[in-house]
Amino acid sequence: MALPGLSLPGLGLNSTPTPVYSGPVPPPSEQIARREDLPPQAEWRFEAAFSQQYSIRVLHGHAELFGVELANNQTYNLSGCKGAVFTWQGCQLEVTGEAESEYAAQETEYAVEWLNLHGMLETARDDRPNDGPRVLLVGPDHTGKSSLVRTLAAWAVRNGRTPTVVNLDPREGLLAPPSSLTAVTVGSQMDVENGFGISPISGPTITAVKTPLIYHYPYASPTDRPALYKALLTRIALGTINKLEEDPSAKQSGILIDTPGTLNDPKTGYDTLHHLVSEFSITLILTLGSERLYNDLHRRYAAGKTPDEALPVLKLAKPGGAIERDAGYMKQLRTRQIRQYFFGTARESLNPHSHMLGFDDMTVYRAKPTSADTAEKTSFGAAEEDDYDPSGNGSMVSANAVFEKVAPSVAMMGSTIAIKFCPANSEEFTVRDSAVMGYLYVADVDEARKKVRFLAPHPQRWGDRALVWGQWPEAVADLVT
Ligand SMILES: Nc1ncnc2c1ncn2[C@@H]1O[C@H](COP(=O)(O)OP(=O)(O)OP(=O)(O)O)[C@@H](O)[C@H]1O
Repeated sequence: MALPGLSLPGLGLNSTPTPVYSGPVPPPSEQIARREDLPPQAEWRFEAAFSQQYSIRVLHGHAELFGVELANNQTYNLSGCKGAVFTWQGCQLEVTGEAESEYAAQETEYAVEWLNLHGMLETARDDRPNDGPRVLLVGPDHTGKSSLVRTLAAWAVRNGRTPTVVNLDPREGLLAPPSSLTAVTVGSQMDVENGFGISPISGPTITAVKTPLIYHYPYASPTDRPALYKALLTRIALGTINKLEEDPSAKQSGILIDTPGTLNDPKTGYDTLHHLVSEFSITLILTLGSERLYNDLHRRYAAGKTPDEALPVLKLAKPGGAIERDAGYMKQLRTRQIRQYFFGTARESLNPHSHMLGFDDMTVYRAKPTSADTAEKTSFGAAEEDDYDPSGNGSMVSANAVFEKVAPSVAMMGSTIAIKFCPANSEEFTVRDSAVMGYLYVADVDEARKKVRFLAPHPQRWGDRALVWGQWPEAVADLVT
């Protein structure tokens, strides 16, 4: 099967399939299945741990999880998930397993607000078929931005649309490991258990998903390397908008952009936010959970402007169920995402391949750490800003280079490595700006024999490409057992 994002020329001959490891299996629950009756417009909120089995089945009525309708009598495994099964007309659920927290909630006004928003976007799609809505979601962490994007995308797909979802939060990957900035046109309904899917080769359905456009931002926060982040925003905006030009239905369906909470900070985030609005030619801004952000953006983009000039800014409340995810949970989530990118899930396993390469057969660029660079930390982007070159023509030689060529070493073990769509010995700005072909996992480094064993989702070799070893996400030690 062709591998979107990794369909590379040049066959690797010493590639061997690696045994599938699908992660720790939650112990079977001794708890008896119980029934929960939900009245109309109520939701079953739950926080299920990674180590516990937790499943939900709809026995009667209709229910959905982040906009995706749950099939009746099908058991959905929701271990390691925090969310809410919502019902418009009422339903009966069968819940099995233990959750850290679970309850029926009836304060769900947010759902009506979201549905109205969906109706508004549908009207905009019908009114301007050649220019679908380009929606930017901003707000502090844990205010429901990703949930809203997922829900709006799912509802749009239910209406036969093909929205393009853009994830600009490097802490959470979309069809790729964390550190990815992804744009993907969603052509089929999402998966209840895995949302948009787990990797480009696995879709929510058997039908292949459309090829995502992936860029690599190898740091946790946009404020770590604002200039690099902005350069990548320019690339992903250009790439997405160009792609939509070739696909009228996707263009009409529009773009939904999820952003990290750090952009909500006036000192360190607004500059990037304005850059984002301009690069994507945003037509609607949605703020979640922050009055201040709403007022700041409304003042800048809407207040006192003529209807033609104004960019509408809407304020949405944070859903009552949206909760903070602590550092430990987020780390487990990242580990699971990385594992699933290579090995798939219990339902849909992937068969990664092992590639042994000599040190001389690869060119590795290391993203430099930022912590020592106090100037950059204290003034947003000041130290780097001069290097920002959206044209990408390389006319500026970087004094504050983000990447440096390094020799492979044991320090790489357990890291994910981005394969860039550029030749191994490219200029730094080319390495920076190139999209990602796919990711590798460093399974082993033998410094004595000068060999690295990579795990890749595909048997083909990637040829003469630059490999980027990021500062983010952290290494995962036990992916291969
Ligand atoms: N109505 C709800 N009921 C229960 N849980 C919810 C609800 N809405 C969202 N959540 C959960 O709350 C958590 C935070 O929500 P979400 O990820 O959508 O916020 P976010 O603003 O995108 O956060 P971040 O910026 O940190 O990515 C998630 O685990 C999500 O599944």
